[in-house]
Amino acid sequence: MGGTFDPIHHGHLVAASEVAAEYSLDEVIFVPTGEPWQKAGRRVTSAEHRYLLTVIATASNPRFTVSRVDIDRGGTTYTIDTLRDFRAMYGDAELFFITGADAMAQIMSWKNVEELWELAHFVSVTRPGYQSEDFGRSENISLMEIPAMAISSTDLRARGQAGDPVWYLVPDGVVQYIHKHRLYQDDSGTRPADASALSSRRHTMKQYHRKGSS
Ligand SMILES: Nc1ncnc2c1ncn2[C@@H]1O[C@H](COP(=O)(O)OP(=O)(O)OP(=O)(O)O)[C@@H](O)[C@H]1O
Ligand SMILES: O=C(O)c1ccc[n+]([C@@H]2O[C@H](COP(=O)([O-])O)[C@@H](O)[C@H]2O)c1
Repeated sequence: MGGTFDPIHHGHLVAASEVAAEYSLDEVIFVPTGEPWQKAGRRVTSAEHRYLLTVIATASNPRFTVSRVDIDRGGTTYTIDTLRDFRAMYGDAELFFITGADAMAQIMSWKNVEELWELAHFVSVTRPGYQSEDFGRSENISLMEIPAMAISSTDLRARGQAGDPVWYLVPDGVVQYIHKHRLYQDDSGTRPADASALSSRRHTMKQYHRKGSS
């Protein structure tokens, strides 16, 4: 499962766990991106922090591991390179690539998309607010319904900036690591999606305070 994981949250973990159970996977490898080109225009937390957050979040599950391939390769991250590396490492093992419906909606814009289908089977899990599609490629893409987790890294970063809690949206160790390293407190370099998530949080809180005081 590839992701920017900035930060990793329970939506990612539930997706991985559900797909692992459905397909009887031996292992789920979380692969934090190096430089995610479709997230250009916003500041991304350092790869080392995102890698360690992912290690902490997955440590208690014996079937979950974390790979540094996309970080250590350097440069822009493309899934075609990730899958070629895994194909070389794992020989003829059956490879599955787990994505949420939002990432799958973009897949036709990914580098060398036609070659991707030869390297792995894609499993697209449902995500609240996004339509699931297989682009008529049901032999290459399976759609899977999972419990709805309306959690996003964008909202978690906005919570950090607003000083709101992230408890129970991410594993406890992730909360502690975020606090220890003071991540997501500063809004310089914020991308438009974060700014709108933050302003919508502030708006909701104002409404709530007004109701509470009446
Ligand atoms: N709540 C969720 N339910 C299902 N899939 C998810 C969920 N959150 C993320 N994913 C999937 O996990 C993968 C990695 O996602 P990513 O690290 O970009 O998290 P994100 O929450 O979408 O981040 P951001 O809000 O910064 O865009 C993607 O394939 C994405 O679709
Ligand atoms: O290969 C590409 O061109 C490509 C473009 C955008 C995203 N991806 C991959 O999709 C996964 C989820 O990405 P993101 O940006 O939603 O965290 C991650 O593994 C990315 O490397 C891949």
